[in-house]
Amino acid sequence: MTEPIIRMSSVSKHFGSKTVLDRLDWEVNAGQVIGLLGRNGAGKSTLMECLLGLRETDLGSITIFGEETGSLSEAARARIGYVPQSAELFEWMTPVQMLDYFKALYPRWNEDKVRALLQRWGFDTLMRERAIGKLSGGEKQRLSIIRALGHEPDLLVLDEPVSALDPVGRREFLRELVDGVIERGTTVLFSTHILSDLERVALDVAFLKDGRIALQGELDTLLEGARRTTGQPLSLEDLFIEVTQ
Ligand SMILES: Nc1ncnc2c1ncn2[C@@H]1O[C@H](COP(=O)(O)OP(=O)(O)OP(=O)(O)O)[C@@H](O)[C@H]1O
Repeated sequence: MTEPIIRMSSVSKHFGSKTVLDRLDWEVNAGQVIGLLGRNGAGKSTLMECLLGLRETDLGSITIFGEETGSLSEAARARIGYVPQSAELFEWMTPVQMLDYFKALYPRWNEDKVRALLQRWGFDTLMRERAIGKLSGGEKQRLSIIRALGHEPDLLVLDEPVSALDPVGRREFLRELVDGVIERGTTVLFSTHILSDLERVALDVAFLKDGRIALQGELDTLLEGARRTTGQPLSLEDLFIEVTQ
């Protein structure tokens, strides 16, 4: 069997007396595209930050590409793309300057793809030369996604990547995810509260509840299983309420 891309074993994380991750075990295999779901405050961002070594865990072990997350090699880091919930971009730079900066950091940078995405996602000449601090929330989020896609990561971690995007932007992002990313065999983990988007891409979903992965599986299979149990067709929203309440 091939090694999972992500392996989390008995991972715990507390903030003061609050337990956010509670001996969580999780494996994600190469090429899986997983929507991470959970109520507000369930710990999705915390899980992603711990996974990427941006936050220390209290207990447990985490590996990405078989390497301990706390001591990832440069080569492994270069294979990971991350879009945080609030884009921490270089506000004083222009989009072009920021992308040039990241281009220099990564051995694998697809300039053609970056240019095509800038074009497609509305970054005209004026916007490319405006300070990032002056872009709207949705424009910053688009730029953050372009930056993460630019170096063609093998693992893409996206924390609510579409929360600031309008419906057209969300659809374009999903199209890019399906056409450009999933086809390359990229492993994708993304959190979202917009269930209709997940239903459109029809991939795996994982529910985080009480600090653990309470349920995971292929979306259609989970819905079919729920239908058989209840005798009623269920939507993802119904399943979400059932699993996370
Ligand atoms: N730095 C911190 N200090 C103290 N508590 C924190 C900190 N960061 C997060 N928390 C708490 O940990 C819990 C999990 O937060 P987290 O942001 O991971 O949840 P989430 O599932 O991403 O939520 P949402 O869907 O609202 O974005 C919350 O109760 C939050 O208040």
